[in-house]
Amino acid sequence: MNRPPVNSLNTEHLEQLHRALVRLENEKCRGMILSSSSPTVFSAGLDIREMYKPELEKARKFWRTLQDMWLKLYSTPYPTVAAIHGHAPAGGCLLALSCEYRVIVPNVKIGLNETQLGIVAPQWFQDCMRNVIGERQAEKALIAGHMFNTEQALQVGLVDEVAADKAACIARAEAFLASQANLPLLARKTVKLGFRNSTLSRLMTGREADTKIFIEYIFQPKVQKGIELYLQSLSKKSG
Ligand SMILES: CCCCC/C=C\CCC/C=C/CC(=O)SCCNC(=O)CCNC(=O)[C@H](O)C(C)(C)COP(=O)(O)OP(=O)(O)OC[C@H]1O[C@@H](n2cnc3c(N)ncnc32)[C@H](O)[C@@H]1OP(=O)(O)O
Repeated sequence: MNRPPVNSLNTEHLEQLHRALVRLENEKCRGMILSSSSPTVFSAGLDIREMYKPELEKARKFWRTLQDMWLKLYSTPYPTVAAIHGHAPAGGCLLALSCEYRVIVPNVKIGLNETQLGIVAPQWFQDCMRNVIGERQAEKALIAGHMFNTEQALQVGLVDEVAADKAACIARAEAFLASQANLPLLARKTVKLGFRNSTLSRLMTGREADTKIFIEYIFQPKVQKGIELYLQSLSKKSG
């Protein structure tokens, strides 16, 4: 990902990610490392500006593009690793959770923090967390909007490994891909999809309902007010 300053996910960036995933699949890619050009941020999650006073059709397109990108990422036939050498809140955490393996560096925060922002992580975000860390830990983390530090993320199983820095993180991600290289492709892909199928189907069969929930939620005046205040707090921080 290379969308400075924080790889926030707007419609255009989501389309780029989706196109890249389609191309990798068409080219029979043998593995992907999802990484960031930023030295300190993996991805800041959804671009909050896409949810602030949007036009209805633009907001619908944004959400559908996110769904398209995620459905592709979660179901890739090739192995995927997230090299998390920077913070990964909310949608950034979703990207990492959607890969098959996660390597993180020290001093990083990762989690589905939506509750803390006064918004709600959609069901499929929650499913991804549950599938990685289990029901009990996911429920606790989601209710609190907890951001895990590196040590906590390793302890709870949100990530698989800690590496010292970006170079080591990429090296460990490559080692994971190498460990998968000799597995028969069809068997590997079939098992992966078997595990992920119910999560994928839940969104695929309820896409329109999911979009409606998003639209109705973000167009509420009190949610818009919350987004406005959050945007102000973010830009004050950097100002
Ligand atoms: C009943 C059922 C209801 C269902 C509801 C359905 C849907 C609701 C939607 C729910 C889904 C939400 C998922 C999300 O992903 S929401 C996004 C959450 N993301 C965050 O909270 C992250 C916010 N950012 C940060 O914490 C930090 O920026 C950082 C990532 C830790 C990086 O810190 P730092 O390096 O210090 O950078 P700055 O903070 O100074 O930021 C630089 C610059 O970037 C702007 N920015 C940061 N994050 C975002 C963002 N997510 N979107 C847009 N812009 C962002 C920030 O404002 C600065 O901009 P300026 O330099 O112009 O001030």
